[in-house]
Parts: sequence; C-alpha cells; structure tokens
Amino acid sequence: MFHVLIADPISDEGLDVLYNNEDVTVVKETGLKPDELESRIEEFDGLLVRSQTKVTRSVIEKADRLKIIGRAGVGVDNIDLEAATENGIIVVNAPNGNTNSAAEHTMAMMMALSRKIPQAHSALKNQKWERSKYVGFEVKNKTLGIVGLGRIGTEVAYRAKGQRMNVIAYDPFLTEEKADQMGIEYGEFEDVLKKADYITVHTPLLKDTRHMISTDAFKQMKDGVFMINCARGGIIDEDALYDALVSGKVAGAAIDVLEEEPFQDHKLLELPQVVATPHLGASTVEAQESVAVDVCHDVLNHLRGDIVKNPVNLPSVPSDVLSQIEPYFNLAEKLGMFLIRLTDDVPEEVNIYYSGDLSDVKIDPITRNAVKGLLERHLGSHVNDVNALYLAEKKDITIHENRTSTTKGFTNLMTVELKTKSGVRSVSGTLLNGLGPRLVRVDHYSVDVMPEGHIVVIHHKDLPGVIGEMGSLLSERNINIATMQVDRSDVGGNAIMILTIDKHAEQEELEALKELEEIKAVTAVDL
Ligand SMILES: NC(=O)c1ccc[n+]([C@@H]2O[C@H](COP(=O)([O-])OP(=O)(O)OC[C@H]3O[C@@H](n4cnc5c(N)ncnc54)[C@H](O)[C@@H]3O)[C@@H](O)[C@H]2O)c1
Ligand SMILES: O=C(O)[C@H](O)COP(=O)(O)O
Repeated sequence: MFHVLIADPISDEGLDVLYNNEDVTVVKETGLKPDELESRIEEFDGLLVRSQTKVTRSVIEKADRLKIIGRAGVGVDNIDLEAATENGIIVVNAPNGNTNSAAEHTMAMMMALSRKIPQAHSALKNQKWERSKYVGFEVKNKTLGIVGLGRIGTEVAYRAKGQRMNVIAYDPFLTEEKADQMGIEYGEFEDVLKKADYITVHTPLLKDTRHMISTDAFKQMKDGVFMINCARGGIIDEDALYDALVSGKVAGAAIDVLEEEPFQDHKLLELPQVVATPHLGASTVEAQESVAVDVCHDVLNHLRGDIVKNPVNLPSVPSDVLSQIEPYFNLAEKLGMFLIRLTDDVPEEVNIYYSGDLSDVKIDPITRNAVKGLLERHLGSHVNDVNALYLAEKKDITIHENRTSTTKGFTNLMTVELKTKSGVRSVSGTLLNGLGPRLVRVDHYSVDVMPEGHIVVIHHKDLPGVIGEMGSLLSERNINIATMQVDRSDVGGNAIMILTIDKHAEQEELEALKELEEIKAVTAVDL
C-alpha cells in the first residue's frame, strides 16, 4: 500500500487518478507548517506539492520511505533537488500544463500595466472618476524584450506579435535561425536591456538568473521602461527595482511573484506604479486540471515501478527512445551485480563499453542501472537510478562511458569493467533477440549464462576429474545443478565454471568447494 500526502491545493481531477486505486491511500493536509511536515513525512511514499510547500533538506532527511515528490507545476525551486537526489527520491513536475495560463497572465499583466487598469479600477471603486490621471500607452509598435525563451517565453512572443509588438529575446539556447523562424529579433542579454520598452522575464530561478535584473541591468535600460515578472521572485533584484521605480527609470512594474511568498507588506506594493497579483500565473481551472493529472500519473507510475514522463532529477527520455533502451536496464543492473561479486577490493573506476545496437542509443539511463547494480552490494537497497551516479562520486568511483565498434559477433554488447587496486575484472552481456539477457564473457572467458537465480562462479585448474569432484561435493550437500558452463584459457591452464543451482549457496558449502586443491576461487552470486 502506498501512502501519498497532498500538501498543497491540487485539482481533484488529478487526485482522482490516485483515489481510484486499491494500492494507494491519499491524505490531504494543505498548509502544514515546516515542522509539521517534517514530523509527518516519514509515513509517506509520495508527496505532492505546488510552489507553496517548501520541501527542504531537513524534510527530505526525515522522509524514510519517500520515493517521489510530485510538483503540480513547473518551478521546483521550492524543492531541495540535491537532497532529493542524494536520498534517491525522484522529483517529477508537470512542465507543460500551465504554459498557456502563465503566458496569458503575462499578457494580461502587461496590458494592465500599460493601461493602468488596476489603478483606475480601484479609484473608481472608491468613487473617483479620474480619466486624465489614467492615460496609458499602446503596446503596438513597442519592443517587448523577453529574457528566457522557453515554453512560456515563446508563447508570450507569439502573443506579443499578435499585438503587433516587435519582439527581441535572449536565451542561451536561442539561435539566430530559430529567432528568424519565429519572426523575432535575436539578441544578447544586453541588447534586450537596451532596446526594449517592456521587459518580461521567463527563466527559472537559478544561481545564474538570481538578480540577473540588477541595478547595473536597470542602468542599461531605456528611461521609462516597463518591467514584468510572472516567472519567479528573485530573478529581479527587488531593491534595485524599487529604486528604479522611485527614480522614474522604470515607469511601472507588473509583478506576479516575489522572493518571499506569501507577500503582503512589501515595499514594492506601496508604489502606485506597481501592479501585482499573488502568484496567479498558473491559477486557471484548465492549468490546474492539466498539471494535476500529469503529475498524479507520474506519481502512480513511479510507485508501481513504471517509467515516469517528467523527471526533474533524472535524464528525461522520450518514449520512443525509452522503448529502445528499457530492455537493457535489467541486463545492465545484472552485469553490475555480478561484477561486484568478483572482487572484495575497493572499486576505483568503472568503464562501461557499449557496442553494436547500443553504440548509438542514449546510454546514460543504462549506465545508471549498471552503477546501481554495482553499488547495491555495499550500499544496500537505497541505491537507485536517481542517486546511483551521485553515490558513486561520493565514494570516489569514477565512471566512464565508451562507445565502441567491438561487437564480438553480437548485435548488441555491453561490457562493464571494474578497476580496483588488485586489477581489472570485467563482465559482458547481450540481449539475445527473443531470449532475453545473457552473460557472454567473464573476464576473458566466453560463457552463456542467463543472469538470474543462484549462480556459483568457480575459478579452477583445467585438470581431468575436477568437474566430477565438484559435482559429487554438491550432490552430497543436496545442491542440484541446473546449468553448467565451462571455459578455459588454455589446456591444463586456468579455467572457469559457472553453475546455476536451485537454491542459495551457503557459506560453508562454498568453503567445502574451496578445499579442493584445484579450486582457486568460489563466488556465489544471487541475481
Ligand atoms: N507565475 C506563475 O504562476 C508561473 C507559472 C508557470 C511557470 N512559472 C515560471 O516561469 C518560468 C518559465 O517557465 P517555462 O515553463 O517557460 O520554463 P522553460 O524551462 O520552458 O523555459 C525557461 C527558459 O529560460 C532559459 N534560461 C535559463 N537561464 C537563462 C538565462 N540566464 N538567461 C536567459 N534565459 C535563460 C532556458 O534556456 C529556457 O529556455 C519558470 O521560472 C517557472 O517556474 C511561473
Ligand atoms: O512554476 C509554476 O508552475 C508556477 O509558479 C505555478 O505555481 P503554483 O502551482 O504554486 O501556482
């Protein structure tokens, strides 16, 4: 049974996705104080929030069974992503559901600002008919500067063109060609600052974007510029904006978001040329239904062990690519689990080689599964594909991915190589069409083993009678051999035997095998 906590108001249409399942219980407790959330969180497998609830490191560190945090919306700056990743908790969001609403709100704010609608409205409600006081500006033929041309910035650009504005945009991923296609001007950040009559920001709040609209940025702008922020508080330095408004450098500002929310007594709100809404960009029926449905599906999928659509702290994989690589996840994990059993030394470096069909697919998610398999032996079951690479780095294990043309006759081949102070061990595997995963090499020995169940790997001398002796030893202990694979380096030299047996091999059973003179090493691997 999975327990999911809904900590912010989330649309019922989304919650229905969770309610209608026998394996899920939903607890709705919105408006929890940070210490209340900390004390409740250990009961839950899933947590659903919007922007209000702060999912801090101390919340995450108390979340012993938490597997997923769902953000019904875009911005995840209220969630400590680093802490979530370290603790193997996947964070998912719903990036597409509120794009339209946020873009429409931005346009509404720009028009309200330009035509002083909120000020005129409030005067009229106070019985003041002040027509001359509220003369505004047309936006037609003015230049709108967009900082951040992602989903929302792009929608704003198209709407502004519909208003016959000129649009100039800056985004690190914007090319001149793309700008041409959109019929807008491509600019550097400074060009946008200098040329725009209205500037709207649509970036996430990141280290690089915090206070990117600073005192220095205001200095570069036209006198009488209008500023709009329907993205995140903190992108605009609020003190610098206040000074620029008071000095008249900025003619007016439309603000949906501030650094500290909820906000009430903010000095910006005292200025008559500031139009503000309480973080309403995504607050439409349509957006809320859409983000809630999207995020609840991802939460349910993840809890049931299925793939999520919108991971934030995992590489996102388009579904057509996923269907190509998902079958390799199990193979990769098994290779990692097998390999780590071949040595008791401290892992230092892992090299993963992808070849054949695997040489031109997205390999990062496959690598995560291999590393997860490797680390599980020593770090336990809290290792997952979210934190596998982070934990490897923490343990000073370097991971290298390599694409090679060496297929050794297989249509796809994956080799995981582990370096320790005593040497290099490696294991290779393939997905056999229709037959599933196979181990095909262990170090330099060729084998053909299904990587599942109870396996015993025996390194021995290639001498007559060894196989028989081992067979009798095992049968004396009532251990049935299901399959057996042998290979040798040269006649009479070193050899390997890989047995699959019907039950877990106990330590004393392995010790008995080791007593045979010809046996050099015996390792049990349960996959
Ligand atoms: N007010 C609201 O209710 C509301 C609603 C939805 C989204 N938002 C916020 O709006 C913002 C944009 O959302 P989105 O869905 O368009 O995100 P997005 O990821 O699609 O777009 C963000 C864009 O910002 C660009 N960017 C990053 N750093 C930049 C920099 N230094 N300079 C210029 N551009 C930079 C990125 O390249 C990207 O194209 C986010 O902060 C989101 O949280 C607010
Ligand atoms: O990032 C977002 O999606 C918006 O800021 C919406 O936030 P909200 O879900 O709290 O309205």
